[in-house]
Amino acid sequence: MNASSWSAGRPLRVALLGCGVVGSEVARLMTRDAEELAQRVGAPLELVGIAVRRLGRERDLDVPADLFTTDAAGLVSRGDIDVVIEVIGGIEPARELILSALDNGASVVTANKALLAEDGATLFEAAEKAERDLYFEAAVAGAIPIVRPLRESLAGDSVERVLGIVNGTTNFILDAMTTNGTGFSEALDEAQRLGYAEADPTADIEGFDAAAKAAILSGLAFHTRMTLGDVHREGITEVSAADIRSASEMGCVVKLLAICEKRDTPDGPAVSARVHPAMIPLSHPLASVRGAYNAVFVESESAGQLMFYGPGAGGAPTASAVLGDVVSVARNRRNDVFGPGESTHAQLEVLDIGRARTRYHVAIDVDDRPGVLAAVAHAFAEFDVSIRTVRQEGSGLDAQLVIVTHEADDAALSATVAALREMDMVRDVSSVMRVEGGF
Ligand SMILES: NC(=O)C1=CN([C@@H]2O[C@H](COP(=O)(O)OP(=O)(O)OC[C@H]3O[C@@H](n4cnc5c(N)ncnc54)[C@H](O)[C@@H]3O)[C@@H](O)[C@H]2O)C=CC1
Ligand SMILES: N[C@@H](CC=O)C(=O)O
Ligand code: NA
Repeated sequence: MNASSWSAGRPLRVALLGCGVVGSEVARLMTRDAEELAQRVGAPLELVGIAVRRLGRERDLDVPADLFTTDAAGLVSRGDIDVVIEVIGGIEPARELILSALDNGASVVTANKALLAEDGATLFEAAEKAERDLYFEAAVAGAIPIVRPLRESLAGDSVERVLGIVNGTTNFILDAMTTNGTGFSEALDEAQRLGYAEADPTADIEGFDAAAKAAILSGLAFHTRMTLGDVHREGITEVSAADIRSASEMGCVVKLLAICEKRDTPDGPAVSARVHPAMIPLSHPLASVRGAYNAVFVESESAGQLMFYGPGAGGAPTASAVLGDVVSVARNRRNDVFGPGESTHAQLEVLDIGRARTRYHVAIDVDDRPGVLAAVAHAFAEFDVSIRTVRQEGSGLDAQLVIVTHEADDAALSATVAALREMDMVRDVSSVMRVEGGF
């Protein structure tokens, strides 16, 4: 190592909050790669404290035992910390700790999408007031560089659409169900064991995690503040083996998608964000995203189509994104500058799900007798939903009509399904799933 290249820089003091799946990898890599990171920053990064919930737990880390503390609030308010890394997760105490860190002059790196989607505005305002950085590459799609490209590389372009698989746990589960016929709970257990799932995996399987990421992506892409509440959310708990089979019969696969779009409306441009399971054709690049991998498509006016692909979850991949941010904010501290803040100048109207337009796959359990198909088709026509294909599965008491529509408004499709459920000859509308990706 050529020590002279950084010896002029004073060490930058780093505090780590949380030492779980991600935090322990961050601590391990910071320790192992200390000299290399010092070269890249131009000054050594000195890990001065690690806040944990419990002391005395066996940790396979080569760091001095006296770095560990249960006093996270005391650590961030010391006043001599340059960079705070928050990988505790959740809303509190993470929010208070980040605000205190900024207030005490530290820049912050966080992987906490739940907090950013709930109350990013407060954090960004605090960072701006403190003239410090708030970086969060790990918060969306793990290791994949997507926050920086949207925040910086595409800052001169106009993003029209962001479509992606942004949750590793649910992709892992759906992939296992599709390829090996693995049961839902078994696949979830494995995703938890591998460190992909959130502390409470409900956040993954009910789509909250992906919706938080969709809110962050929409904010970055459309320069409009979006929160979790602005994103329509459906998880994967209702996806059945029958849905997966039905998708396969159509040459499709089921994925949990995040779709953030800019739309022209009579009142001007508006945006919408939604997260839900969808069938996509096997020929679509997202269909081949396996396991806990993520992929994000970005469509922008001048650049055209861009695709970002890589590991979306797990300790080491997420630590890669965290450390990339640590190096960036540490360089900024050394040069006494700070990077981009929140960009919300466009403040576009946020459309609700009723105004989203896509295609639908609807499975209807019906009586197997003459006139049923005509009556069902009539219900679709009544709400201006055009049918693209229809097939009958089974017969007698097992008869099912499987209908795929052309593009329709979500509100019109919902009204159709409500009407179908009222019909005598319809025993159940057993599945409604959107079909995306140019089918
Ligand atoms: N695991 C993954 O693949 C990814 C995780 N993330 C995010 O990274 C963050 C951390 O995730 P994981 O490491 O997976 O979670 P984790 O549950 O493994 O680790 C969190 C750690 O924080 C500790 N903790 C909780 N409250 C604390 C407090 N008051 N003071 C000190 N420590 C406290 C817990 O004991 C735990 O060890 C979350 O925001 C998560 O959403 C982001 C991308 C990927
Ligand atoms: N639980 C998340 C972790 C990364 O954000 C996921 O499964 O993607
Ligand atoms: Na990322």
